[in-house]
Amino acid sequence: MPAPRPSESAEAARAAAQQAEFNEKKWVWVPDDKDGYLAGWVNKEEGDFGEVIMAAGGDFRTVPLYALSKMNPPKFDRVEDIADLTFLNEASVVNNLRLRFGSGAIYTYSGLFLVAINPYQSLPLYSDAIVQQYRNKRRDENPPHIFAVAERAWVNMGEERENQSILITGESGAGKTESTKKVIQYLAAIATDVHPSHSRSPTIVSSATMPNTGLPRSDSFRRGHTVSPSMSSGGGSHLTARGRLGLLERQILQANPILEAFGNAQTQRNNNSSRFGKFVRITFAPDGSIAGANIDWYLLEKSRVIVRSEAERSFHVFYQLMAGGGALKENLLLGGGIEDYEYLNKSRREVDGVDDKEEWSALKGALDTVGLTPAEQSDLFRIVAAILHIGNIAITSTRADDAVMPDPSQAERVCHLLGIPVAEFTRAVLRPRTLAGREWVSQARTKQQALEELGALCKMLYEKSFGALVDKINLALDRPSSKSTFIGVLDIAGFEIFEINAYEQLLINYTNEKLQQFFNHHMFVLEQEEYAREGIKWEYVNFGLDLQPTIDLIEASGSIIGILSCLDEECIMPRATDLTFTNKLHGMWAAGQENGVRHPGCDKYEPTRFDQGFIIQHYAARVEYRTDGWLEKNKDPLNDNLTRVLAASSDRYVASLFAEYADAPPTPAGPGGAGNMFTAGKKRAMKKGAFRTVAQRHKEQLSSLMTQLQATQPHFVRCIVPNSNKKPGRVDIPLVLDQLRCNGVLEGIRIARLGYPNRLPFVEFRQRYEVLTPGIIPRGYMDGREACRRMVKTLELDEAIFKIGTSKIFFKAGVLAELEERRDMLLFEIFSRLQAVARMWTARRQMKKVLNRAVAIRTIQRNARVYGELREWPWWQLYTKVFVLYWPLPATTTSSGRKKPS
Ligand SMILES: Nc1ncnc2c1ncn2[C@@H]1O[C@H](COP(=O)(O)OP(=O)(O)OP(=O)(O)O)[C@@H](O)[C@H]1O
Repeated sequence: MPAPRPSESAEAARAAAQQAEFNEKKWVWVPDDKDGYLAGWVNKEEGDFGEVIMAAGGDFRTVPLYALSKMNPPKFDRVEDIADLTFLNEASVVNNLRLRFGSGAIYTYSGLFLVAINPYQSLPLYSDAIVQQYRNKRRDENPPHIFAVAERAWVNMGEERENQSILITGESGAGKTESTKKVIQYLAAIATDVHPSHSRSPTIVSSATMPNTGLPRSDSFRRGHTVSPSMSSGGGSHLTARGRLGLLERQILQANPILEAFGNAQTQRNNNSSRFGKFVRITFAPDGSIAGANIDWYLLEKSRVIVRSEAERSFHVFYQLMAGGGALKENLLLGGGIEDYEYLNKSRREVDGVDDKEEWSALKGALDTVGLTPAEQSDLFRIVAAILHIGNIAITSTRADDAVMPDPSQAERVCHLLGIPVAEFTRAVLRPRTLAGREWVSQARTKQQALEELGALCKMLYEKSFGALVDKINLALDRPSSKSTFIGVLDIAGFEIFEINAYEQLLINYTNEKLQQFFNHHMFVLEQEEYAREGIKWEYVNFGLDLQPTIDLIEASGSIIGILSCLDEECIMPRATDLTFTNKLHGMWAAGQENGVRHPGCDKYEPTRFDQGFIIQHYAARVEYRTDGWLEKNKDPLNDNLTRVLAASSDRYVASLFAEYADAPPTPAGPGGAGNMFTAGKKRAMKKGAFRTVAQRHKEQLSSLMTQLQATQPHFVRCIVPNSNKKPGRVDIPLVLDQLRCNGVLEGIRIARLGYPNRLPFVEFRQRYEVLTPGIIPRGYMDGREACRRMVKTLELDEAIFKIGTSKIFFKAGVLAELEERRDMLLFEIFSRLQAVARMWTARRQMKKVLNRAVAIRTIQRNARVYGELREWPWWQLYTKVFVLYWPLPATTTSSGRKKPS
């Protein structure tokens, strides 16, 4: 049975009691290694130290005063927007999130951010009814929610005819993909509401062929987890909403299961982890209906195809094909099971509670819905099968250490699937031909080199096929129109700090540094606009530029180069190694000078002491990178003998994947290895699109993303993992704090503190704080601005901590808390006095009553006594008999009453 809800007055009384208790002590948050922060109050202060009594347990701790964080009064508990806290410190932020999460509120605003904590359980937050609750409502009319962010974006798009973006970041398992799906669910639902019978693109598949699997999909993946959000009211609602969705909306939603099958994998942190970043743009026609969609993708973790940790799986599609492929498997020559394939049998094969066969049918259904023809689908699976077969190619060494393929049948299978001649393929792998000077020579590969070549081939095949798949989805969903506007949802991995940070981490952290800078700039612009609107004069740090030195350190190119350009240069240098690259970096930045010019990022760079690597000071933290294998990773090499063979494939699809290599001239044998494109010389490597390094490609993609984002009005969502065990209801505070630091929430708060984060309209300020300045504002009308001016003067506030605008008064962080405290103390005094008077009055009344009663009792007693004495006296008896004939007997007598006649 649910606990009875305390009445509002009881709650108010409790709040008042808490407040009273709070006012009595100087409450603070004390840092604690295990729990992050613990509550306590300062008992006494001595010099720079304070003696704190801990609230839990009552023990004493001596803590430096600077380490203590002021606690917000209890009335700020569970505030919906962290920016409303008057003490904006880490401890208060995390405490507020913890309290809210404890009461089931997983969403909280933090200024411009929406913070979403993964509940790891199904909550009834996403039903149709909730969609309706957020429709056409302002942010402050409902509790914080991802739907409110989507609604805001939708409204802004409609009102201002401006493109919108929703940037969702967080670490693996934090809930980015779920949040992305919720945004798309909301947009699809409201766009359908705008046009209930709307269904564009009737071309592809009729709705009768819709698969039975629900939106947005992966029921069994969620079942495999501790939770299954889509199976709760949220999922159920999708099903009800689905009935009303148009075909295009369904296709957009069904693109997701396809991307998940090819781009997601089971990892130790997440059973359905996206191994790529994506930017999904949903375009809307001027009438509000969905006009199309487009997906851009970033940084696919293609190495997972060949290797991963033992506890993880490769991309889902491999297992789904093996489990559900049926007759298709035969066509693809896939006999046996997962255990027969080298690329699958070395690590985990199943995910708890996930039925790969069911997922296969869901995938097939989604491919049909999106409109991929059977031939196109078969192309995709052929690449998947070819990769599995390549993994099974055995390579051995001769005595001379030359690589050989003892069993050609495996290579034959691969070549059959890829449409290439076996002899050419084998030669390209084992003895590629390269140009040495003017002569063609065949260079034998070692076993290791040949295996690496095959691995690189698989990675490239998978990545290219993934790209082609996304292109096909885009083709099916894209309906470009000059009049349409879009809402883009960016789902990308957040800042990463591992024990060993490699090239991949540098790229993702660089991306996050750029996104954070974008946020900072946006916030700066917004603040600037608000201050300008309010006519406030101020000197403000442009925190939009704060992170530029770190970004320059990584991405600069031109006369002053950054780490990535330096890496590109090293990639084409003969005899360059990871060590020479690292030393070059140290030479350039550790000394602080580069060609006599001080690099803007010098202060952000440090060489590591012991390992081969360097340290970068990111906004989130100092991160140490190890540079092992960076040159290879950046070159992402595949020998041009192989690429040319693939480009000439008789299979149209395979040939199209490698079309850019078709006319690539052969490369000379260089010191870097036979046929490696990056030995071909700087000029050519930079010129041809196909020869771009990973760094170049990523910089280009990122710059295009940033250009798109800059042309939108952004909204920010930060997802948080509450604990490492995927347990519902548990919050590991140090873990959450780390993420708040990394995902920019605390950075956002730091920036907010530089400005005037708390602001109140004049009327509100006067209503709330006039009590502190009695008699200052005369009765009758007074201009709000003038009233505020008088009030702040009387309150003796320093000019530096407030600014008066044209309609609002702005305060630095913490000022309102002090005013609140003063107000509370005053109200406490006033109410204490009022209480005292009221108590005196009731006590006096009570006393008077008691006294009256005492007098009455004495009177009754006296009468009784007199009656007792007279009762038997004959004259009295006569008197009473006669007296009543003339005069009624008095009921009582007074103390001065009759006496017994003598
Ligand atoms: N709002 C939510 N309600 C219920 N469960 C959720 C919610 N958000 C996330 N989850 C659970 O957490 C799991 C991980 O979430 P999700 O896949 O969205 O994380 P992610 O941040 O995208 O991770 P990755 O970067 O690894 O892809 C989901 O499969 C789901 O079980």
